[in-house]
Amino acid sequence: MQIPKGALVVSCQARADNPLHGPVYMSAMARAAEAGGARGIRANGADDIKAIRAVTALPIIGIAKVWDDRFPVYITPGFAQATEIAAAGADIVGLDATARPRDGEPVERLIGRIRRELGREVFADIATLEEGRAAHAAGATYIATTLSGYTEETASRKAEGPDLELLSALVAQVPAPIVAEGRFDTPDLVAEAFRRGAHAVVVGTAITNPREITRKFVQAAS
Ligand SMILES: CC(=O)N[C@H](C=O)[C@@H](O)[C@H](O)[C@H](O)COP(=O)(O)O
Repeated sequence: MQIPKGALVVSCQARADNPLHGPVYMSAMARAAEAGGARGIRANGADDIKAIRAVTALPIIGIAKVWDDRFPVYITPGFAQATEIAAAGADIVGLDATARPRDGEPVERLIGRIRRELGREVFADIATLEEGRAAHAAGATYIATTLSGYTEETASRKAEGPDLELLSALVAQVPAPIVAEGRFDTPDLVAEAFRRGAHAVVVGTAITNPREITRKFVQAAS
């Protein structure tokens, strides 16, 4: 199943230290997002994906975050994680497609295997134009700005809001559906992403993380 053009996709993720961690909360979050008009869901881990698959027919971008002190890549680092999330019901496999060091096979090979062996489309989280080009050439269907600001090379971007320049550069130079993701935290920024040619926009924290939303308001209150 494809992510429709013009879709708002809602990322429903909560780590173990978040009071909303777990499939019960994340599937409720996905239902709320769908009721509000989301046309896709991004979710982390087989348990959450299974629970979300049970309550919605929307396309699910599944990821599996696994941290390993030896390597910076943690979003679906290998084929084993991709297999788990595909089996849990993800239509599309999201993964880190940055050029950073990783355990196991190179990302180009991983993308090919996910397409051939799992029959799933790939959603490539990247941080630079070059990485976007490489992921497209390797067979990823969707190219997303997710990791701009979160790699050493792009760290300075983090404080500057979403990477609209990267979005525009990808739209101009990579012939693929380009997805805006990462710090698109207001409706105006979502509209701007579509004006710049985004195929879809993924919003996480600003919709599904009440702890961070509360912190923002509290800061304003002090
Ligand atoms: C860097 C990283 O690990 N990003 C993650 C990817 O799955 C999520 O933590 C983000 O919430 C998601 O990308 C949506 O972005 P935002 O929450 O800024 O709307």
